[in-house]
Amino acid sequence: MNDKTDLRRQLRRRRAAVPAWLRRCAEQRVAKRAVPWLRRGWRVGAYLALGSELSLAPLMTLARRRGVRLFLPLVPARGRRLGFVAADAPAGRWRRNRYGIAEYHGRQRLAPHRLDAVFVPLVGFDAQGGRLGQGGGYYDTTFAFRLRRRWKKPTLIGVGFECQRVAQIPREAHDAPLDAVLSERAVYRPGHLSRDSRARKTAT
Ligand SMILES: Nc1nc2c(c(=O)[nH]1)N(C=O)[C@@H](CNc1ccc(C(=O)N[C@@H](CCC(=O)O)C(=O)O)cc1)CN2
Ligand SMILES: Nc1ncnc2c1ncn2[C@@H]1O[C@H](COP(=O)(O)OP(=O)(O)OP(=O)(O)O)[C@@H](O)[C@H]1O
Repeated sequence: MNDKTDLRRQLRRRRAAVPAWLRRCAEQRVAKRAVPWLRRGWRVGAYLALGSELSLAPLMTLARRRGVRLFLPLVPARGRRLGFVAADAPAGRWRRNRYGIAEYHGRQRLAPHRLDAVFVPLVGFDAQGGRLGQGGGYYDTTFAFRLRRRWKKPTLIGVGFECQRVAQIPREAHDAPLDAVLSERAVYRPGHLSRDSRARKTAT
């Protein structure tokens, strides 16, 4: 636990130090790398970036263009199970949650197991699908059913900067492993890690 707290602090510091040009570049590259999961008619979970998190704004724009239905998380009043609400349904209201993240309170809610894919924010990751989050346990709790069932949906895709990667995130039994992680440098696919050739292109 203490391991995780120290690591979290260190990785947050690294993430906060990512310069603006690299942020913009990473956001664009991550959007391009997300294309295999941005399929017409798919229900896809995203998030609104908090602080120095990698922004999904370009990814969300691309997703809408491709006919994806986007959903945003809602922090529950009690417990740790996130709700998901359609981001583009009309007549909702924007409110800030207790962490200062804008939330869309719309009518069209969806149970987490009905999503096809979810882009997950992170503080740290490893190439084996290990994830370190903010420490609230929300994503682990919400997608805990994935540990118990054969059913592999939704696909959980971590999103972060390359500087968030470490050799090994300390594993705990409740951690919901990621199916893929996208960074500005590569697509990590635990089991069959594939670095694409574009990874070596210089940043623009
Ligand atoms: N953008 C975003 N949305 C998200 C999450 C997230 O990590 N990022 N969550 C993932 O679970 C849920 C909200 N959970 C959270 C849990 C803890 C903290 C938190 O402790 N924040 C610190 C400051 C973090 C920082 O400076 O980077 C704090 O409030 O002191 C934030 C969100 C759902 N929505
Ligand atoms: N499936 C679960 N059911 C109940 N509690 C859980 C579950 N998963 C995690 N927790 C609790 O949540 C707390 C934080 O867990 P952890 O440090 O793994 O969070 P995290 O993945 O970093 O955070 P987040 O998902 O919010 O970004 C721990 O106290 C843990 O016991």
